[in-house]
Amino acid sequence: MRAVGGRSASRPMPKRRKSPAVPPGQRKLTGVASLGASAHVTPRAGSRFAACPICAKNFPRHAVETHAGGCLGEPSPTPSTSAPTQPPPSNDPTRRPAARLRSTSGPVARVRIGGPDASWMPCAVESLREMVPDLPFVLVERVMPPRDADALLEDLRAEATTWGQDEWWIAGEARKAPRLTAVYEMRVDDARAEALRMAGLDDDDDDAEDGGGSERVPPPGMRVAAERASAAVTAALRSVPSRHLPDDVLESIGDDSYQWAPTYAVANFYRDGSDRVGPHADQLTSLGPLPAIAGLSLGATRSFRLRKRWPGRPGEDASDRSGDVWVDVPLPHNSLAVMLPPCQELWTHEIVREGGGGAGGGARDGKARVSLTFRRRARDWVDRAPTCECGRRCVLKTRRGDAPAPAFAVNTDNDGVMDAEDGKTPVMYYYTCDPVNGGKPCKFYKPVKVVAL
Ligand SMILES: O=C(O)CCC(=O)C(=O)O
Ligand SMILES: [Fe+2]
Repeated sequence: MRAVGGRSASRPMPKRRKSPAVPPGQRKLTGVASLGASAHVTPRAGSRFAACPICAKNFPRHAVETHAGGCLGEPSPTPSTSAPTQPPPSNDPTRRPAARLRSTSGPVARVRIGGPDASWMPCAVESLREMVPDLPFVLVERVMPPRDADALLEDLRAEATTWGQDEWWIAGEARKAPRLTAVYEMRVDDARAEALRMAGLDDDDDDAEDGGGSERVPPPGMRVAAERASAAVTAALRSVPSRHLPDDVLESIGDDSYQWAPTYAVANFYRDGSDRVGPHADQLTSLGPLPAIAGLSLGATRSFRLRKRWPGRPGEDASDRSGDVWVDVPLPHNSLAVMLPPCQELWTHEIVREGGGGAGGGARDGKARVSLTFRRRARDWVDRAPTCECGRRCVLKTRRGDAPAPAFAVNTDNDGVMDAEDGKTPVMYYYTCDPVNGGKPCKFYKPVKVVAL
């Protein structure tokens, strides 16, 4: 990762070149060869028609989603000895996504490109990165042996009765999180874990972070889950462009023996469909920049929504929503949602409230869901966090690097100014005071660096 600016490197921001490619209100899907080079899935503002992402024909906007769902539901042609009633399979690339969608047996995601007036387009989960080429996300289904996943759900549901409800300071008020949370330490070996569990103790060699409180000793099934997460993340990281990899991964990923391994897990218990987590990017205090995070889902299927954090440019017309990208992915029981770098920097994620839209829904084990988000502590970043004015450990966050500093930040210039290379987004890392369960934060603000991602 290359730092390209920072507090001491304030320079005037060059005027951004306007991209001439697509008329306002339309979004060209570059890299989506299967849709054809000129396929636009969002109609011009005011246009009554939109193209189906599957067959590429135009339909009235209100009908395109229903139609695309029908394209999706077409049965796959079965081999037959009688004369074919269907035309032979086409080599036309615009037909390829339909084939992928028809052949999928897994969950169906949906994508919306453009503002709220744009249509949601159904998409097989395995084809998401064709629809949204820069999506830093992978879903792995049936990640654990089924019985192990079921047993782990049982164990964690029993433990979840003792998990805490964190309190955050939001918009000037203390608010209880609408879910229960705990942190599990993954570095303890099985023997020590067993001894601690027998004694009813938590691990005291802890950093008490991210969910607050002390770190718990994982039940045995969590070890299997962590191994599966390790394998999935290691494989997925090999597909990430090197400029999006953190320094430690970049140095070692060339070795065949490289293994990403989680050091802790943040567990969430969603008691029913109204429990949720709103749009956020995870704090980076313990993870450092450009982390991978792998979330195992157990129990009810819930909808995971990814949104581009900064679809427009600072100072540009806020009503132009053509750059909005929303992706809803149903997370079934025993699936692993891998957020790859730079997901925390450039996207938000959330668990959508049931009844609040979203792809998927459906219930298993009532509406209760447990997630285990496996993470890797970056030691050098853990040690770097400064203390704020009220004496607490600061948290590391990101913001758009070419936008003004946050309103609460005092005594600062617009220190995010930098040269943004074409097609990249400047991202500022900064420390601030944002305690969990700690009451009102102070106004501490300390920029760390700006990078172009
Ligand atoms: O429950 C999930 O899958 C997501 C949880 C999450 O975003 C978090 O713990 O930061
Ligand atoms: Fe999160």
